[in-house]
Amino acid sequence: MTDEFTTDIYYDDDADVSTLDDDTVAVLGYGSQGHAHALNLHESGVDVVVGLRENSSSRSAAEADGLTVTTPADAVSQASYVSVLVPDTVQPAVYENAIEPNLEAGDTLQFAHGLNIHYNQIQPPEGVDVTMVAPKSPGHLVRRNYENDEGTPGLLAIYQNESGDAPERALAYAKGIGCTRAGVIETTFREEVESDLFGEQAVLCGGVTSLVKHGYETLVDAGYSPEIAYFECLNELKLIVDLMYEGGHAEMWDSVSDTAEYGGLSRGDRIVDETVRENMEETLEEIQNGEFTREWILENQSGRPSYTQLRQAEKNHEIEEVGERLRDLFAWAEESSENESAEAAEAPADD
Ligand SMILES: NC(=O)C1=CN([C@@H]2O[C@H](COP(=O)(O)OP(=O)(O)OC[C@H]3O[C@@H](n4cnc5c(N)ncnc54)[C@H](OP(=O)(O)O)[C@@H]3O)[C@@H](O)[C@H]2O)C=CC1
Ligand SMILES: CC[C@](O)(C(C)=O)C(=O)O
Ligand SMILES: [Mg+2]
Ligand SMILES: [Mg+2]
Repeated sequence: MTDEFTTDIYYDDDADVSTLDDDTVAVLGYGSQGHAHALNLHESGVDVVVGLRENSSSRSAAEADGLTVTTPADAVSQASYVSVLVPDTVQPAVYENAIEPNLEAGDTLQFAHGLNIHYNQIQPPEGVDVTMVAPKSPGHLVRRNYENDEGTPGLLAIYQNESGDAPERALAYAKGIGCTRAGVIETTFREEVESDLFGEQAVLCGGVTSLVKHGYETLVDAGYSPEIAYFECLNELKLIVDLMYEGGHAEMWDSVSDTAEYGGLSRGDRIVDETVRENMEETLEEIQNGEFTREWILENQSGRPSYTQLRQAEKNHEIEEVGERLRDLFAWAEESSENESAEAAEAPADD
């Protein structure tokens, strides 16, 4: 596949949305990714039909957004390009009941995450292209970025290229949702799945929330006020990460005080130490050998008992209640600063 491309990162100039002019794209699901892909594609000029269950709670939102909505089976039978954006855990059943019976040779099956293909929960037939365009972002930001004329970085992978045109068609899709504005990196289903699961478990979602909770609890248990602990360990994290996002660790170290820089450099590895690294390696191994995915499939088959308990414990953590109260104050602060900006805009200019 690499041979078919001349660059490793693709931008708008490498893609042409009109490649999909003769296609109808069925977007199955209208959740985090589904609503973003459907609306962005629609506004990029692609013919989109949204597939949702008859009793779906998302139906009214998709219809209110001006999109055509039908059942998943009907959407697939109308479409030549099928984007599977229902939750990973329901994809095998949706595939069996709505997609497979309505797929035709020459169609494209498109994913935003490769879990069910990589772990063999969905085995597509010969004759269809199987592609992945995976935004490296929560879906709501894929939509927000598109509306703001900005892009969202994404990954692109081809699992089956039966038509010979799968890369060009996937790039057209990536452009339609706004990913080539930022850059699309070519990868494989395996690399996307394993790195994505690792990232969300060890760093982005699991690792960060645990770090924040441990920091918060350490301060509060030592007698510091919950409000101070919240600001220090959660709220300010965004501001620090924004600097890292803009200019790497260097920009962050450059912006904080020398005291923070020396304290952070000398103490950081004591907090997140070799045992954390070993835990990360174990977590990665469970992903690579399929243990995590097996556990997740069984968890769903048995009605999600551990997931429900873990979700509840997370919701009940004191930091959530403290944060809710404090964010109301931020909303007040934001509102007043917006009023100040509006007043400033209305004021006559100094010249
Ligand atoms: N969340 C994210 O930001 C990211 C997600 N991905 C990937 O994108 C894919 C979609 O994830 P995500 O957007 O989080 O999904 P969501 O959980 O947000 O999807 C919810 C949507 O799926 C519909 N749905 C749920 N169950 C069914 C069903 N049995 N039959 C038909 N429709 C159903 C829901 O409709 P209803 O009202 O009927 O329940 C709703 O419209 C996954 O592969 C995920 O890994 C990739 C990158 C980031
Ligand atoms: C970080 C979580 C994610 O992988 C994402 C938004 O990219 C997901 O599965 O939601
Ligand atoms: Mg991800
Ligand atoms: Mg993910």
